[in-house]
Amino acid sequence: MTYKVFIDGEVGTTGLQIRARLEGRDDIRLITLGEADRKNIHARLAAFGEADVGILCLPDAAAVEIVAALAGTGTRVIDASTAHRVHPDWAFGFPELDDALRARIASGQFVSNPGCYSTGAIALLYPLVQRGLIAADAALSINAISGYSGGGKAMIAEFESGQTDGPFVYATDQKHKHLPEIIAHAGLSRRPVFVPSVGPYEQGMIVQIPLPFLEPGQGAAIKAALADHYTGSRFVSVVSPEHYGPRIDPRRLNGSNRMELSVHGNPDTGGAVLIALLDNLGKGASGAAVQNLNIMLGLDEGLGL
Ligand SMILES: NC(=O)C1=CN([C@@H]2O[C@H](COP(=O)(O)OP(=O)(O)OC[C@H]3O[C@@H](n4cnc5c(N)ncnc54)[C@H](OP(=O)(O)O)[C@@H]3O)[C@@H](O)[C@H]2O)C=CC1
Ligand SMILES: CC(=O)N[C@@H](CCC(=O)OP(=O)(O)O)C(=O)O
Repeated sequence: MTYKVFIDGEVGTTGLQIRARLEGRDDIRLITLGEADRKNIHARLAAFGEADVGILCLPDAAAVEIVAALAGTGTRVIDASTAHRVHPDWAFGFPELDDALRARIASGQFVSNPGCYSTGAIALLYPLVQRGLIAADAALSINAISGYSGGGKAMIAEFESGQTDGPFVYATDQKHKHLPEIIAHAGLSRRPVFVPSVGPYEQGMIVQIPLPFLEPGQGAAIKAALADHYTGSRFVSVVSPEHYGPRIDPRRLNGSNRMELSVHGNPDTGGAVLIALLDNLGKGASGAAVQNLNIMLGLDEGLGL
């Protein structure tokens, strides 16, 4: 069986990466529009009409606009943008969080891909909040570093033209677009402080969550809970600090759909830092979209990944 897929925004950063992951597959036929038609609403609607699944790799406003235009058509959609991640009609595309969510993705018409930082933060927090190891109202901070590709074509051009040479910290006003989905899907009742940054390299991400309130010896229970939650998971694994050595390079999983979670700290003094390492363009974007596509089509979720 061959499934037809249309990527709306296929020449953008995320779109190109999804296309690269699907191109070589003989169970997928990509519907593509030429340069002249790629922003033509009639051509795009016709492509969605033909597709088994459409994938939106568009800025938020363009994603909202095309979803409105598709209303009532029954087209199945994966949205890579931020627009629908806390919308009740959309399944949050993070199948590793729980089986009910995986089933919702499999049967759903609308699936929203998580944001890159959110993928790391939610992966760490959800199992721990669910098991009562971190209180939903704990005072948390989330710190992160991303490669500049996380900012899409515009930021890539800034770095590659020499206009910016980075690094920089940003979104310190606590209005980052990922905060609502982190709060909703990690199950938090108190707003965390989120401090992302961009490094002068293209791709790769680390998300860190310090736990200064952890008592001596409690880190082992945190690690065990994460390991239990992700047992059998194909793409999310829990590793020991020794796996990295003294320096952790955010680029080490580039090109893959994998994410590593780890718990670091001194068991004698208490306090710890949770770390998620992923490719912002892999498990943080296009890899996750392909994984969700496979699940929606009832295929092996690791195909092409
Ligand atoms: N980069 C990343 O790490 C991640 C990005 N995302 C999300 O994915 C989405 C795409 O991001 P990204 O690929 O980085 O962005 P880019 O800016 O690289 O690509 C967006 C693409 O959408 C096209 N586009 C814009 N408006 C329209 C329209 N009305 N009709 C058709 N095409 C349109 C753009 O065209 P043109 O080329 O002419 O500008 C561009 O090719 C965003 O919502 C982003 O938030 C999600 C996870 C990670
Ligand atoms: C470095 C950088 O600018 N990153 C982007 C997030 C990229 C991403 O994954 O977010 P979406 O999926 O929500 O687009 C930002 O902070 O806005």
